[in-house]
Amino acid sequence: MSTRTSWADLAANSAAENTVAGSSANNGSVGTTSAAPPRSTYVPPHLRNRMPSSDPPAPAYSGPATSNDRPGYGGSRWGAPRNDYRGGRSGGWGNRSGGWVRGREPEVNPFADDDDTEEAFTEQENTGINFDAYEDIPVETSGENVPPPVNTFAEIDLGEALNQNIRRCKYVKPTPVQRHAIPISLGGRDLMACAQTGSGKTAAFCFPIISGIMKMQGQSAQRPPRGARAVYPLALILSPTRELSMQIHEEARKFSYQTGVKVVVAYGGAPINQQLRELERGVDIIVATPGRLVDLLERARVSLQMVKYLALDEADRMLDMGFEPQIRKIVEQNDMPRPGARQTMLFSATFPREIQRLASDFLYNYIFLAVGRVGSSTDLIVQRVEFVHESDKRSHLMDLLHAQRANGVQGRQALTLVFVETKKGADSLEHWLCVNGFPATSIHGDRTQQEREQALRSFRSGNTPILVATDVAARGLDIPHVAHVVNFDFPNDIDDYVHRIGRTGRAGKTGLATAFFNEGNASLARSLADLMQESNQEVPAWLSRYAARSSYGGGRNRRSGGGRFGGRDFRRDSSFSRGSSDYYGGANTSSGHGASGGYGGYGSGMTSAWD
Ligand SMILES: Nc1ncnc2c1ncn2[C@@H]1O[C@H](COP(=O)(O)OP(=O)(O)OP(=O)(O)O)[C@@H](O)[C@H]1O
Repeated sequence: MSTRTSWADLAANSAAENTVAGSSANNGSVGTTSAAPPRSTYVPPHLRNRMPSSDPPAPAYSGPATSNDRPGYGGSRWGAPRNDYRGGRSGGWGNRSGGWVRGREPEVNPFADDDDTEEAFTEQENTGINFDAYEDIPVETSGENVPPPVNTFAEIDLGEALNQNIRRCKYVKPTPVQRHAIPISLGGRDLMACAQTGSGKTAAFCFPIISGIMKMQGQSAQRPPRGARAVYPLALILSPTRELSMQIHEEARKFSYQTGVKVVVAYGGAPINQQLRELERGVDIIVATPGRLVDLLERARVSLQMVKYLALDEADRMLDMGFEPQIRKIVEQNDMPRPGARQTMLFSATFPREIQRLASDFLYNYIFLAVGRVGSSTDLIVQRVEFVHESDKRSHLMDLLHAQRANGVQGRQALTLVFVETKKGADSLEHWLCVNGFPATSIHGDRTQQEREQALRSFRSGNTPILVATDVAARGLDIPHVAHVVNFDFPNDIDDYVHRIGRTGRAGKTGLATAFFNEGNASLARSLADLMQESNQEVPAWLSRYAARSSYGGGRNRRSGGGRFGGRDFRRDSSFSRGSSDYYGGANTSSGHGASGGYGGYGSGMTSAWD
């Protein structure tokens, strides 16, 4: 048995695959310059198989550490070296780390692999980001004293190190959700934000957290108990799947590069000891799946006592029946500061009303932000629905894939993501595709974590351009070159459909989504037809006929309400009768860019730029 963990494996294989992907794109470039460190050197898991940063060291490294001149991860927000508050445990790390002197660890450059990955795809797609596509999206905010949006990153005081990383990410200007959400969070307000898939929500919650922690650096603050075994993160980001947590961690590492803010990830299916070791090396932001975090809390290895920021990504999923008890345990039954004493941010592309109601338990005097209609899909995705009987689905899929090949899309590594309902169904479709000459892999809950990660890597790199997936891959995953999402089995909830198709058409790029629909899905006909109409898609006549016959199903009716742009913040429902202004202080609506009109008076009344 290999003792290699999923993280080490990830690093090792991504290097190998970049090479393959690079050559398969015929650009002749080798995808990595990484080399394994000598065996005798202890290297934390996420640093393995990588060389220390080739960037010039941050100024903070160049001088002696003081509370205001923080080295990489060695300084501390408490104005003293971290060793101070980690008591007896910390002494061992200097020895343990071999050549990596504590407090002077070279920080791995998380941007190092970016260009290699892109090179594999440059011939196929290099359209750049077209955020103009989002400019006229209606934006609605409600709540008291809503801070005004910004138009540029330069207008926001995020700190130079973070600004530098934003430039490294090639983010030229903020997306609409970022323009609104970042000032709200920097203003210290709780936030429930709903914005379309692929519109940059991750950065919208990461930037204020990182910036806030940077500002805390060097400030004196409450110290954790001396000799405590637990670690005391300042921020907690929860997400529903392991792969999404890994992805958020990767993103957050980029955003926090050379800021002195350390991000650690903890998720199930991977060895906990390795994650514990990583946590012990210092953590400011912990990104976690709920199950693994509960485990860490029960072992008293993580304390949430110092948490200043709590972010729930895919918040509606985190608060639905499956996850809610765990989330309540983490947030309400541990030592996390209460709403008001911490800052809470909830983000998703969908937010059913009853989940909004539930979520309000976690929030204090919050602002509700909706970019686009709650639960709508982006116009960037061309949606097609085809009536296909169960027995014809495979041959129909084959036709689609052949057509793609004939158009040259497949040959140029465009990626196709095929969603099915069951794990068995995923295995069998994967097998059938492979047998029929279409390289496919699969991701679902019955596969080991290593297999799941391997499947994603292989898909991402273009080595296996078809991924058959259950809903485990439906939310949040940002795989840049997915050109086509096929709903082979239609989901049971229209919100799941929104998230699934949202794996394409991201960051201003266009995408295609094809759904197979038959009598078995009739209860969702109306929801689907409405959704398609809202996103300016052509609704086939047969679907309209189904829709006319059916009532709302699968969640659509939970979301819609009021006029076209109204009734999205559940606090505005007439049925919500707390009748007090501390719940709802007013609403603003504006277009994505022409926001000034709506924000002249902070949070008073309601204006509309469209009606
Ligand atoms: N300001 C920006 N400029 C350019 N690209 C951006 C910007 N903000 C985010 N992106 C890119 O857009 C893509 C989508 O972002 P992200 O994954 O955060 O979307 P999301 O809204 O969280 O989607 P989902 O609802 O599917 O989780 C990412 O590749 C990200 O790097």
